[in-house]
Amino acid sequence: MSSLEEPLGLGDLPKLSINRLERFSPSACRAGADDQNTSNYKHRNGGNNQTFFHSSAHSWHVQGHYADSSCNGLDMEFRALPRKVLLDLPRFVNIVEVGPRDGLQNEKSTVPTSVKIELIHKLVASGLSVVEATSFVSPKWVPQLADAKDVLEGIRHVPDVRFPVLTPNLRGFEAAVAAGAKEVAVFASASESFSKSNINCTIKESLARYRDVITSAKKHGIRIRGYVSCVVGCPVEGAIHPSKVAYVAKELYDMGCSEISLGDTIGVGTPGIDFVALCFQHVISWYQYLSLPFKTNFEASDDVSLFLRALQSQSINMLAHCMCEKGKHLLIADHIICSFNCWIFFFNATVLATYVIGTFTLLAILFVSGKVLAMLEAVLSFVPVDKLAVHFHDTYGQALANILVSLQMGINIVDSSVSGLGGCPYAKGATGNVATEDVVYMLHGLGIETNVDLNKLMDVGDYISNRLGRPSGSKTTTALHKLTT
Ligand SMILES: CC(C)(COP(=O)([O-])OP(=O)([O-])OC[C@H]1O[C@@H](n2cnc3c(N)ncnc32)[C@H](O)[C@@H]1OP(=O)([O-])[O-])[C@@H](O)C(=O)NCCC(=O)NCCSC(=O)C[C@@](C)(O)CC(=O)[O-]
Repeated sequence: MSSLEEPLGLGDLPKLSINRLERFSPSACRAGADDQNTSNYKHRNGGNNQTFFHSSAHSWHVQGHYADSSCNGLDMEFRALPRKVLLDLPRFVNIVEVGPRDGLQNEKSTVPTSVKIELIHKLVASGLSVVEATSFVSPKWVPQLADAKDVLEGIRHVPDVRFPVLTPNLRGFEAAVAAGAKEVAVFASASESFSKSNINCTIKESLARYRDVITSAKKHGIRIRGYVSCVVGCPVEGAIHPSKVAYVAKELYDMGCSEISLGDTIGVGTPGIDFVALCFQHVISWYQYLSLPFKTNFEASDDVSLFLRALQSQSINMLAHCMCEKGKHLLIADHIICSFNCWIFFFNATVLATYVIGTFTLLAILFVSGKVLAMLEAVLSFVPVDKLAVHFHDTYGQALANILVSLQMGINIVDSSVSGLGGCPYAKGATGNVATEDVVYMLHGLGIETNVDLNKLMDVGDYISNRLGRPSGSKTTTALHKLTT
């Protein structure tokens, strides 16, 4: 691994994970345990993979952990692995469950108030301590949440749980306070177009409205969460520049929001790559390439294969990090170049020029396209990391990867929705939030605590999915149900 990759720890993730997981896979460890006649692994596993998966452990990492004591000599290395590969992750992540609000707001048929209340009670019973309950918005705009007051009434006596509610203006705020809300959330956007379609005003106007709400909330001693929507992309405007997100986040934070949640409303974000680090990687490979003929003890096969490997690993990194349509032809060009005979490649100035120009074009595309890391870096210049939350929709299946890089950046508040329910009615094409079950599975797998009981949470997912008449949107639930039925 090049030292230039280390700050982000992204370059080596796939390689290391695959090698180590093979080495520490349950079967490998089980075989080791059997060889030594130790019953540790089997004992904890109960000799039953299904029980093991479903009730005792939630991921490969946890399985490896169970196998610690039976895999001689490897345990130390394995225990150090997550830190080594995944850098400093938080020990605890606070999950903000948004299912009852974000999850249900887009449902076409009316969900009975009693079901919403039951859903919230069940979510709390699974260990979630922050559940976004509803919205005090115009019922003309979001008819599904017209029963906001009744929902709050139904959860009024639940102790020690935060129930933020969305308020788009002073009117909504006053209604929420009258209904007993102790925490509210205001929601601005980094995209002008989305602001207009979602709350019918410009970003500037929305910030002025929220200033009034926040001033009033402070007087009442009410905690305020601030959302910024479209933090990487907008359904109308496309990629959103990180500086726009940073501006809105800063405004909300300076006004007095205690927490800023960054919403990838349409789920287009990818973790992104560090532009500078990638440039350095390329400069180094060009240097290696150009220095080949000047070496005195030139070992053709070794150096050529080293050079090809360097190029290939860059291509794989690029493929993994930028599968955007625009970049595809450049990636393909990269691969063709890699597979060329190195000597022909070396003397072919045209090919070299293509590679150089192609690389720069690709980097330019990457630089301007919306990426989560760049956006987080911009926001972190203005808002402290412990005041930030991330809110990913999973339209392109990128949410967990985005959450992981957010954790690596030091964020430890994650929004998610049970069963992957959700989507904003004013963000066309956007699917649900990342499923809370999948987030919990990943976090527990990384050894991060959440205080959430995954089994109970999956039952809640089943409850609401049954009521809505469709299967759960959680991959974890789907997989574990297949194992147990
Ligand atoms: C902001 C408005 C109200 C402006 O809507 P408007 O039409 O511009 O405002 P208006 O002042 O002309 O009001 C229209 C009607 O709504 C009433 N009204 C006005 N305010 C309220 C209120 N608070 N509660 C109840 N009623 C209200 C008002 O009294 C009037 O009633 P009428 O006189 O016609 O009978 C409207 O656009 C609205 O309610 N928008 C909410 C849209 C929404 O909830 N979107 C989804 C949430 S955002 C989201 O999901 C993204 C997020 C947070 O999850 C993060 C992410 O994923 O990115």
